[in-house]
Amino acid sequence: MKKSILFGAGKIARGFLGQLLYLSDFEITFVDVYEPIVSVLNEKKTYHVHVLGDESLDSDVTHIKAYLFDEKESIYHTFYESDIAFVSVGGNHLTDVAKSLADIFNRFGIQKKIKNIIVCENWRDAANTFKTAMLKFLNEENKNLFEEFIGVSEAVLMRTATQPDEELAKLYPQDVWVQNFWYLPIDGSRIKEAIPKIQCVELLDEFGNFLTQKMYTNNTSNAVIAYSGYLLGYEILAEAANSLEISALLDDAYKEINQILVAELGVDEKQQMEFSQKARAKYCDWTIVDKVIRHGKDPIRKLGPQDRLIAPCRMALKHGIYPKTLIDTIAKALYFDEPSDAEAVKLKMLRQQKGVEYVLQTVCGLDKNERLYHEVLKSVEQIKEQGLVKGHE
Ligand SMILES: NC(=O)C1=CN([C@@H]2O[C@H](COP(=O)(O)OP(=O)(O)OC[C@H]3O[C@@H](n4cnc5c(N)ncnc54)[C@H](O)[C@@H]3O)[C@@H](O)[C@H]2O)C=CC1
Ligand SMILES: O=P(O)(O)OC[C@H]1O[C@](O)(CO)[C@@H](O)[C@@H]1O
Repeated sequence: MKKSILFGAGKIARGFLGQLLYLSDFEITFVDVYEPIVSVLNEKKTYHVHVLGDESLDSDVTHIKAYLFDEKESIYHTFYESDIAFVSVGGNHLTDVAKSLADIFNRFGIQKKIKNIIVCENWRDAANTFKTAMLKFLNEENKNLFEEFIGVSEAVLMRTATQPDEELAKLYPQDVWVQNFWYLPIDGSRIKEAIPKIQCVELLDEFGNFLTQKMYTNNTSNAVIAYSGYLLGYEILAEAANSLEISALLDDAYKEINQILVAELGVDEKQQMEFSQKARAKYCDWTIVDKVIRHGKDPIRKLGPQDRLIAPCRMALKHGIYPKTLIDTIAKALYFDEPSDAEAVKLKMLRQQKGVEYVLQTVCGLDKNERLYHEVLKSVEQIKEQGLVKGHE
């Protein structure tokens, strides 16, 4: 059997990467910082991937084990026994993983053997972010060895792995419920030598801006549904996406997104339109039962300057496009105050204690003198007048 190591044992790591690797005859070692998932995977030695809408495609993933990140020596040996490595921890944790892995390399050394690490995040420039952080934490000798022997590439993730309801999560904490979607494109130009064959993986040499296009199409429109859906009181994402109010918003949002990406990335207009239609179909798909709050969670990351809202709005204004729906979505995201999400609670505290202006400057990285800053403030006033944020202020 071939071997793989996955940094992160979350929904995408288990529910997408893990399933593809299992089906391609790999042993899988997960590395995580969350003790309960590491324990349950080691205890059960298997988990079930439930494919929503077609259980004939489910898998019982076996040949697995898991380590906590402080089991450094075991992780080091597993890394060098593995034919491929993946990272999927959330883009805002990439630097932590890089630091922990660099510590391991600084202690045990980088071997003169080619290895590839595939970064799997909704994070703009994910591979570069991870590689830059690795180089920052490695000692001088290892920096050169890392550059020469370790490839860092990125993938575009278009399968959803849902948040199960509390009862299921308690009964089967190791299992994952996923969208029936089977394609994992990876930037081939960043791979050193070659990677082993994995089902549904395609190495694209002309990867270009694919991750940016995906983020600012799928995740941007996903934010429109999530943040409007939250304030309108929807619980399930497909319910929100198919509602009359949000359907109308999506008509406008996709127009804005398509114009922005054609202007900024130079992508083909027809290809972009079809790409955005697929994104919309996915979020409207009733078989994917997933919570609005999961899609809205982590609003501080999602309101960041490079993420799904601020960056495309800045691009729009630069190209003379007025992205009304996306600007309104920024305003709505500021009021995502879901109590079960620690980041949403933190955002609310910041907003209440320091004000919206402060959040726009520090979380969104907006300058007081730029137009977007003022347009968002106007939109905040409008959504207040519409009564949308009542109970969330
Ligand atoms: N769930 C989904 O439908 C999709 C998720 N994505 C992206 O995939 C990435 C992973 O998302 P999910 O699997 O949903 O998240 P998740 O929250 O289910 O899993 C993340 C895992 O990373 C672990 N982790 C955090 N910091 C770590 C560290 N320093 N070292 C090791 N492990 C660490 C967490 O303990 C957790 O188990 C994110 O970037 C997300 O945006 C992309 C497409 C779809
Ligand atoms: O937490 P994030 O970055 O929104 O990532 C998860 C989302 O990515 C998506 O795949 C968007 O394409 C959603 O289906 C999913 O909820």
